[in-house]
Amino acid sequence: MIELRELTKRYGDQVAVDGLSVRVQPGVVTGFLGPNGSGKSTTMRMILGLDAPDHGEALIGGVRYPELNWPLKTAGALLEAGAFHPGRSARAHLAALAASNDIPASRVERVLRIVGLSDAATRRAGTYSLGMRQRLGVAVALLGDPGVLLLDEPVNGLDPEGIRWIRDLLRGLAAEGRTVFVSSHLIAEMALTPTGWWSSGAAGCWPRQPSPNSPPAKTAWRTRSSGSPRRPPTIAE
Ligand SMILES: Nc1ncnc2c1ncn2[C@@H]1O[C@H](COP(=O)(O)OP(=O)(O)OP(=O)(O)O)[C@@H](O)[C@H]1O
Repeated sequence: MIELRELTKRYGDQVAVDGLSVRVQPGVVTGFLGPNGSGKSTTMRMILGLDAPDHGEALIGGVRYPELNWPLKTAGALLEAGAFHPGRSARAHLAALAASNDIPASRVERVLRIVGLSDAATRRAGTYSLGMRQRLGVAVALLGDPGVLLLDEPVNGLDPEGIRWIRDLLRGLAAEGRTVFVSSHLIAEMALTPTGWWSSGAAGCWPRQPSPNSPPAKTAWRTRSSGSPRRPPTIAE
């Protein structure tokens, strides 16, 4: 489970994330919806210890990410496609990560198969299309077989078949009991991918039992100071 408590981030005078509190439960795909610039990536980065909150905290299984013993085995993340050495093949990139994170080498071939890159595994990542780089990013996230997955805009760059693939993959990972937290600025995508829905409350947000017939409800979470012209992100599960 991911737990955010009063998570707040300011850049100068600008409040990017404002008192965000939520529990992201395992077993369902939880969508994090909001327009560009509403604080989704900042929230993800704070969960992963890449940005320090000005107030509040983000916990993964009760522990802050920087304090995890083997982070890749606990929480896998896709933040930005293309963050790979362009001269290195997908297989070499994954093998290096596996070796430095106490992950069995057998996981490399396994995740290459899962993301559909086995046939392109020896090609340099710099020659990959955006969709292929996105798949390699997903492979990195899955490498440690983590119980928690965070994916920032995972459908970016994917073609229609790729989008169907990632929807099925995320649902499958959640069905295995993992916590799957996915951001998007696309309302339609969030309506199709998440496996359940959230009920809302002023002081907290708790998932009801997922119902396949229920429409996704969106619960507003403040991630900006009042007066901002932009809408805050919403959470749909
Ligand atoms: N390092 C930074 N320095 C200054 N401002 C920042 C920084 N990172 C983010 N911001 C600002 O914080 C706000 C939230 O940005 P963020 O990238 O988290 O939004 P987002 O919802 O992920 O947007 P997008 O959908 O475009 O990725 C934006 O106004 C952005 O300009």
